[in-house]
Amino acid sequence: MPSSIGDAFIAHPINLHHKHQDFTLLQEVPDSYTWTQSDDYPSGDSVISESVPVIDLNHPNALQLIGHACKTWGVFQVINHNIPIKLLDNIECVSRSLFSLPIQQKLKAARSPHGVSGYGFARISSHFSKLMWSEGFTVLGSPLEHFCKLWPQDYSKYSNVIEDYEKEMKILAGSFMWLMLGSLGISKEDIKWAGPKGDFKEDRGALQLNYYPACPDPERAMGLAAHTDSTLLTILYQNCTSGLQVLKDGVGWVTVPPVHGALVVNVGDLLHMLSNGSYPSVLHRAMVNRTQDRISVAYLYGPPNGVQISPLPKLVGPCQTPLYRPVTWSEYLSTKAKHFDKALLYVKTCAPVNGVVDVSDHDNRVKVV
Ligand SMILES: C=C1C[C@]23C[C@@]1(O)CC[C@H]2[C@@]12CCC[C@@](C)(C(=O)O1)[C@H]2[C@@H]3C(=O)O
Ligand SMILES: O=C(O)CCC(=O)C(=O)O
Ligand SMILES: [Fe+2]
Repeated sequence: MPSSIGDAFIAHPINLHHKHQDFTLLQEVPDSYTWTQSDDYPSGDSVISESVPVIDLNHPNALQLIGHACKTWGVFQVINHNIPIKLLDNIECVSRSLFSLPIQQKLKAARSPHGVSGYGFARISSHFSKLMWSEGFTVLGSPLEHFCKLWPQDYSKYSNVIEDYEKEMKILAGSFMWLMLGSLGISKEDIKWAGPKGDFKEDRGALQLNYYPACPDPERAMGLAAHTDSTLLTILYQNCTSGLQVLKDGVGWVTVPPVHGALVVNVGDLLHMLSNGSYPSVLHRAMVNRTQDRISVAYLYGPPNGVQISPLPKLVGPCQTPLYRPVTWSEYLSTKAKHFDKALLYVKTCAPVNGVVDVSDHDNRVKVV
């Protein structure tokens, strides 16, 4: 089993037999990029009758508002988060500079099939028959190794922004952990791996820069297909072009409109497990736009290497069994790389009542066929 997230994909490399596109040359959507409703799951039109909560962190009831949003939506937007607007502008600028480089230059920093960092297709691409109308760049730790290849002369001004952004996001993500867990009645003593000061100092984050070029036929293209994040939580900055949609049970796809200076926070699969299923990890996707390109930056936040995530005892009733077995972040990423949207089922303690179960999958993991 992988011991760090850098090793998570060794057993499941992405091997896509597609060339990277220069989107600026495309006047129409090629067949390999044309999605029909059956290519995406679950399909459906978007609705505007409900909206994702926007929470002011300075509100006296911020804790309760966050708890309610996590339970009912698995996502919320925050304002007054203390991240300087200038830093958000800078990370958007770095992303724009990176994606506007010529394709040959970007490919010098290509992600290897079994690696995490670098330029390339979204990791989930291998689970779909159609390609996504987007480009991505993942940073795990320092971006220097890849940035030297992209900008041999002035890589440091770009990597400084990334490092500042990672530093700020790590602190903010630690605060969100306490707010999201605090709203479930969890305190610092309940989470041993939060460290002696309860500041989650050892925790890890990866940064995902996403670019969605303008698209000549947006109804038939998909920016980033529906997925949940394999994280504890994700903090997303989106620029002023809308595109992010979340699936709300019984409602449908709801657009998360860009709010100037706000950040989107969503529950990931690991927090769903930790909360014993109380907080749903929200299914989300990114749509594309005919006239405007779009940039988003996701900070994907998870526990330190080796820490096993399982439902918190306080959240499991006296007559209940925990819904999930313990799993490290890298084990879960590896399970997700193999089973994608079924990954949570594979870490469930009880198999679905009407599912066929085969316990012969590696290391007695439950297999649903
Ligand atoms: C830590 C990670 C989560 C992620 C896979 C990764 O190793 C780094 C990229 C992340 C990302 C960002 C875009 C959507 C996503 C599903 C993908 O393909 O790559 C997520 C992965 C995830 O949350 O599972
Ligand atoms: O671009 C977006 O709005 C969504 C990005 C996303 O879901 C991700 O990077 O995990
Ligand atoms: Fe995501």
